[in-house]
Amino acid sequence: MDINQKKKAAAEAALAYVKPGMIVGVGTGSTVNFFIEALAAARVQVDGYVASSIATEQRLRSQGLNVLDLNQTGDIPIYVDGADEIDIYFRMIKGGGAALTREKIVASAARQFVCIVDDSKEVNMLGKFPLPVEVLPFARSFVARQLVKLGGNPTLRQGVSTDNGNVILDVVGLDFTNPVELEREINNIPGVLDNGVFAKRRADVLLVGGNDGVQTHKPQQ
Ligand SMILES: O=C[C@H](O)[C@H](O)[C@H](O)COP(=O)(O)O
Repeated sequence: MDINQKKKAAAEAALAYVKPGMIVGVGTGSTVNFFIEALAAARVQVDGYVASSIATEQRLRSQGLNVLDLNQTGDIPIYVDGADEIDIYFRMIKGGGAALTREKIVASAARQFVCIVDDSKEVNMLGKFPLPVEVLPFARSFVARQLVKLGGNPTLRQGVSTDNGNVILDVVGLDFTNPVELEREINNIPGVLDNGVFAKRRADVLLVGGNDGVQTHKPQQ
């Protein structure tokens, strides 16, 4: 199985969590794009979808799927999204597609987070994937210096402006021994909107596409 077949298999397995009458949060990225295709084909009679990015909103609309404003919904029963890395506690690094802030908002508004990945995304320890940090352009240089003080080595993602009009710093070299603390510490830097550590809001269910099909996992406590 190639990587896209694995992503597609995981994405299609997430359909089992989508029930009629639900509002469904939809993440961003190549794995989620397979999920959107599956949603369009299945036509489950949901109440609507909340998108975590402009790209996802456009893709849902192009399939004729009903997109709702997050401000017009209460708690969302389910959120389906991919990840750049996920560990055994279902803590993640996200934001490879620069959508991390809205993703974290929709994920946090959701009662259940179903993470869909191919098996290359599973890691013992987070931190190999450069951590995306969304930063107000005004504060870019200041924030970069604070990230260096935390032990990181930030690089500006060239040519990228987020859906919120901000820049992304991709950071390597950080210590992920305590991801909850790292997530909090980076978000305490003035000028940081959010960062791609999802440790406070972890996934609840993990669907992994691999050579033997899709495995469903629950997090280790
Ligand atoms: O900003 C993007 C998101 O966090 C994506 O969910 C993440 O990068 C995984 O994307 P993909 O499914 O394309 O590997």
